[in-house]
Amino acid sequence: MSDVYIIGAGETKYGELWNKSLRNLAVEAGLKAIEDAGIYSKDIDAIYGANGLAGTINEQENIGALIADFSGLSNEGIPAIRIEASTASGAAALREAYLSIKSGEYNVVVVGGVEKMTDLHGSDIVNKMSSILDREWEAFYGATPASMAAIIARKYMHDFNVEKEALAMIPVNDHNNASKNPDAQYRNKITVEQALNSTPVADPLNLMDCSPVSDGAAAVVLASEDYVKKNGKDGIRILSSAIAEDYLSVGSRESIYTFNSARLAAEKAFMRSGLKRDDISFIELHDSFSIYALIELEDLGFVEKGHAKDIVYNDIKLDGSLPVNPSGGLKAKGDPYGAVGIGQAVEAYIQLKEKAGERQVKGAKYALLHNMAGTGASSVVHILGI
Ligand SMILES: CC(=O)SCCNC(=O)CCNC(=O)[C@H](O)C(C)(C)COP(=O)(O)OP(=O)(O)OC[C@H]1O[C@@H](n2cnc3c(N)ncnc32)[C@H](O)[C@@H]1OP(=O)(O)O
Repeated sequence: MSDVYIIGAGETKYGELWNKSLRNLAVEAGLKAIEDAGIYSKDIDAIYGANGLAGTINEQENIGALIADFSGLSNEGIPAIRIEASTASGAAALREAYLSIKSGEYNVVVVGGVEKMTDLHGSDIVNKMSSILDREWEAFYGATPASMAAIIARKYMHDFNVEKEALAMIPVNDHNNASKNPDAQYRNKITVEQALNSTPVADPLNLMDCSPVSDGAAAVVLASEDYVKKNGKDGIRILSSAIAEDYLSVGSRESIYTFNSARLAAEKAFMRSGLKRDDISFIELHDSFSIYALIELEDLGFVEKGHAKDIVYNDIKLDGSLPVNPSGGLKAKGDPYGAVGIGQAVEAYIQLKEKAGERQVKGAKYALLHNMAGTGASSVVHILGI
């Protein structure tokens, strides 16, 4: 089976982007990636477009056709398909594109993710965002993503004696890294005190524990080994791709602070890549809420359950032993649902090609990307390398 490479990447700035529509964002990121890869429309075998909420927020379905149309590719007969897997839509689409090349069906695939969330505000957007939960057993009773994360945080902090300060280290690190990322939504550095004293959202989580509502798009171009060799392309390799599911509703799970989906997907991804945790140069984590970063570090196998508090103060920094979210993460780079997983791949591409400037992880060789749906209902893990 062919190895699969990322040969081009591009993204929009993330944030509250009033002057850009869903289609503007998708096309901007897609064309940047195509230009970066140095390919032409005749080279493209398929397009995958990841999106979580356009049907509910923007009343726009058929995202694949929309992207192909507005990129000027629809009259070329190129298949263009939308992939929806909630907040993990991006990595799920990346995985489908990867498999389509692995299978031998395609040689070059453009895969992008887009979300336009700030068209709605207040309780309207919170209600739509809550569609990532189990609507019947969670959201109908008033649960929101933030309140579910808060319940998980309370139990975790109680059982493992974790102070709020340990949670605050996640946004402090994210904002610090995002200050070096021109595409990030929030580029201001914050202190631990600012994080701890920010507006309460769902106790014990404050504003700085929460990812924002974001617009944005990201895209990468994948190519087969054969195409890379024949065309002299320079890319990074996708060493493994894995996905796993857990119960959708948190109450059905064995433990509310264990993301089994992350654990299983990471196990598969490491087995397939032949790498060990120690080989990983940096991680992009799905830290939509600070508490999730701690839990994910444990369930992805980097530290024992209950011990993430031991590594969040220093190791996760850009120059630490396990840099986390050099991009700024969901907290500070932003959380445009369908774009997140692809945006993580864009960061890995930039880092592994040593083009990350001020936020470069020195000597980066291997990256682990974790994109998660809902409160851990599914996880997609990719390991990439040079
Ligand atoms: C698996 C998953 O991915 S689950 C993730 C699901 N995502 C979510 O649930 C999103 C969670 N976040 C939110 O709902 C919102 O960001 C909230 C509730 C925390 C804040 O929203 P609001 O109170 O409506 O904030 P509003 O948009 O009015 O902005 C008020 C100010 O706070 C800032 N702000 C809003 N959210 C954030 C944030 N997360 N971090 C930092 N600053 C923020 C705004 O920029 C604005 O600043 P300004 O006054 O200087 O212009």
